[in-house]
Amino acid sequence: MAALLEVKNLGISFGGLRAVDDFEVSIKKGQLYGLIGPNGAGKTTVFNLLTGVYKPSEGIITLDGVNITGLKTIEINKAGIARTFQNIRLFKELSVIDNVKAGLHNHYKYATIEGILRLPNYFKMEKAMTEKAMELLKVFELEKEADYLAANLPYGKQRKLEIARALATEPKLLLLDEPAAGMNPNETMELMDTIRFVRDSFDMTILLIEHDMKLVSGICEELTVLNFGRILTQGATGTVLNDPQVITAYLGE
Ligand SMILES: Nc1ncnc2c1ncn2[C@@H]1O[C@H](COP(=O)(O)OP(=O)(O)OP(=O)(O)O)[C@@H](O)[C@H]1O
Repeated sequence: MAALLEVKNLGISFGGLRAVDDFEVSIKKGQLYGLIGPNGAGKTTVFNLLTGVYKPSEGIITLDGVNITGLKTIEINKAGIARTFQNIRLFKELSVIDNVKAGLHNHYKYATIEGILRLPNYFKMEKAMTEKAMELLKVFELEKEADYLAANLPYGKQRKLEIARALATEPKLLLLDEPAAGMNPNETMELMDTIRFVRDSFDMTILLIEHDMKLVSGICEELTVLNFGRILTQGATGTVLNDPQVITAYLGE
């Protein structure tokens, strides 16, 4: 089966620094894939390249057979990649449900003039979006908090809401940047269940960056290890985590 995400020879420099060099990965549909490596190895830069925040100096990114290299972030999102951030980036002053509805705007369209004049199509779309957003909130057990301000949710729930908003854009590939950052062990365990659940019930393909090795070994099927911007090794999780090179790279932090 062709890979959902196929990356070849991806690279970028910042001034003299080669932040990512000759990066490649092949991720199959439905896979739970991990990108790991010591601090500053280039993991977030890979996400920024995949999502069009940075334009690659070289390389090709193919999503579901479509070359998305060099497209803008919004175009890449429409092509099917959504992400969450290392430091949660919600619309904190909006309600929980409005955060999810913001994600839905990719697929529900009414003309601005219909919105201004409150024409029937506007109400129809708004109703459909509210229903869809509530469905997603139920999946993440956030429906009771639909009208809360996002800023007032506890940390673990903010993470869930960020994932719900990303899923609202109906991606083919979901990128999670350190989803367990700042979580206590119980929240991390719950997050692992949530990620597995998202993969299974949305038939989602997930690429995640994570430092928490319990999470990585618990849910990732394959891994790529980055070190100083280059691939140190990649393959099945068990094999990679027992690779002496990987252990040395982490101990050398
Ligand atoms: N916009 C930028 N301008 C200059 N240097 C950058 C930029 N973005 C990242 N870098 C550098 O690229 C390197 C890789 O950074 P990156 O944030 O991708 O690492 P990381 O593996 O995600 O690290 P961490 O685990 O600490 O989040 C670092 O040396 C960083 O300082």
